[in-house]
Amino acid sequence: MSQRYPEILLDALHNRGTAFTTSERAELGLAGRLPDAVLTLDQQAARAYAQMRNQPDDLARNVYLEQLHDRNETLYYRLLTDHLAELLPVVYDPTVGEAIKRYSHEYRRPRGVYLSIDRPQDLRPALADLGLGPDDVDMLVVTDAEEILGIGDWGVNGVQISVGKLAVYTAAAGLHPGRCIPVVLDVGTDNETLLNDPLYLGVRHSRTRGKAYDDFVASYLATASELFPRALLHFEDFGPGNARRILEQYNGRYRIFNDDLQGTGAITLAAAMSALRVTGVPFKDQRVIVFGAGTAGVGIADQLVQAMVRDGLAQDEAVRRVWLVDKQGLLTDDMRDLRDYQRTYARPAAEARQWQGSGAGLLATVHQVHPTMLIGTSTAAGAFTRDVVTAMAEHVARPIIFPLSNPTERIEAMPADILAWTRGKALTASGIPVDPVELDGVRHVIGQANNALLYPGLGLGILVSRARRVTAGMLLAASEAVAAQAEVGTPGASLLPPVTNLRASSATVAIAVARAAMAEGVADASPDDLVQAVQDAMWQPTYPHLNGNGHRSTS
Ligand SMILES: NC(=O)C1=CN([C@@H]2O[C@H](COP(=O)(O)OP(=O)(O)OC[C@H]3O[C@@H](n4cnc5c(N)ncnc54)[C@H](O)[C@@H]3O)[C@@H](O)[C@H]2O)C=CC1
Ligand SMILES: CC(=O)C(=O)O
Ligand SMILES: [Mg+2]
Repeated sequence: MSQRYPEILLDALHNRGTAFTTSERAELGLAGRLPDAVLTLDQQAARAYAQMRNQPDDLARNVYLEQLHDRNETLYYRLLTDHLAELLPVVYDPTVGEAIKRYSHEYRRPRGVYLSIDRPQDLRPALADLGLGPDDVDMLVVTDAEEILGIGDWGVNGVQISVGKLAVYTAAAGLHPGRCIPVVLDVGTDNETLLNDPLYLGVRHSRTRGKAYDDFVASYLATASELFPRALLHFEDFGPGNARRILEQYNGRYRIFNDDLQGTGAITLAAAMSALRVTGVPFKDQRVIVFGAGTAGVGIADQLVQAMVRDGLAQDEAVRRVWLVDKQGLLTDDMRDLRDYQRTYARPAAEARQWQGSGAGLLATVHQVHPTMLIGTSTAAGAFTRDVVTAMAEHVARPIIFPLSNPTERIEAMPADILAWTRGKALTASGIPVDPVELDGVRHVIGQANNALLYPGLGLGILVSRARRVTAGMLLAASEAVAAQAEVGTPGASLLPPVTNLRASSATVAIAVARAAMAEGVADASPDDLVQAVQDAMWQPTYPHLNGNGHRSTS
């Protein structure tokens, strides 16, 4: 123990600061190291909340909360769980985008594991020397930061997306913070601003690609799953070329989950299920335009196609009900620059030629297709213009419009505008949190179609069932469980459950996911009382009794 500053006060997982009791202080050698008063967790939380509120803006609040995170995790999570709807946008989307841009400048201390492509020999010791055994880890969130939210390549700064995603796992689904590891694969960056910034903290060269990159990812997967065989390997914000390729290559071998592809697909399917309960039009009769055919967009298209197939369509009939529009316009089969995963959905070139030539834009496609659903995963702010939205509303009574791009500066249209342009007819949900919209006497509550409303419960379900794989059936169970919690009976009702209720919602999702894992034979645990098992697995931000050595008697 350092005599100048006792170790326990530096150990955020165990530190209680002014809440250490007089006898604990004596036992731990803290006499004289803390002011005299002994506060309760409630009192500490009230003080920290007031300090947080006094910060001038959300970025400063984020920095304040991260410092608290580094000082006292119990108090940090107490604040987050008590004020989930208020603080999720501060520690996560959209403010986390700003925090990532500023990371190298606001840096205070390390959090997580930084794996440098220039030192592949360090990968194993970096994970092995954490002092965690094979049964001690439930979750690793890893990013290579090539496509952070919709703000692009942020190199090592992207570690904060792994930190933010894990904060949501703990706050929203009770994953134990000591059993979760944020990781960044620092493979370089193509962001010139970072490369020219003297304070940039990452590997200072362009992004490594090809075999060296692939070997690094393979080494990460093999090492992480060997050292922590129970952990879910969550992938976040990889670039479109790598995200799907890695998932497809390793899905059968490791317990791996791509949040942008699978999580976003599943939460959007949940929002769509709720919307169809309002319109009464089944999936097999939908016509879907996905604007922005990258990781998230095609992940969503895949989920919607599967829903149409479950509704009775053949696979190719379902695929023909989806139109992908990207930078080139409508994706058609004569285009040479399509990615593999886009090619499945490419329309016959002849179809678009009849309209206005290859690469018809979004508006032209809307005019021709008369879509029932329009999904935005493009990062193109404002792309759902009044013309686009009103053109869609001309042909369908209740257009379903989901502008899902994050953060706020990237959203395709604000829900308030979509509702105003369609005179309240649109059924909408957005990736960012937005306030309810009052229109013609109806209060429209906007559901947050962000994977954060689904992946925490999915992760908890995987943990409780010890599922070896993440299957399509488990993702579907998660979507259905989320959708079932939205009460869409009244005009203007949200298509998704509220963030205020996210902890309960995550528990419900976890039960559904665990049941699906058991039914599919991929679960290594089958608790008799699943409801209780899920409750027991959820960590609570409290100070448990300490044993004589200053350690928690329960964890
Ligand atoms: N709401 C949610 O839960 C989620 C939202 N997203 C958001 O979706 C957006 C895309 O994310 P990813 O799919 O991971 O990125 P990505 O880079 O894989 O895909 C983006 C796609 O949009 C296309 N695009 C870019 N500019 C365009 C334009 N002006 N017009 C048409 N297409 C354009 C790109 O060519 C690319 O195909 C981001 O803003 C991200 O925050 C992503 C995951 C989850
Ligand atoms: C929400 C999320 O995962 C994204 O925007 O990338
Ligand atoms: Mg993401």
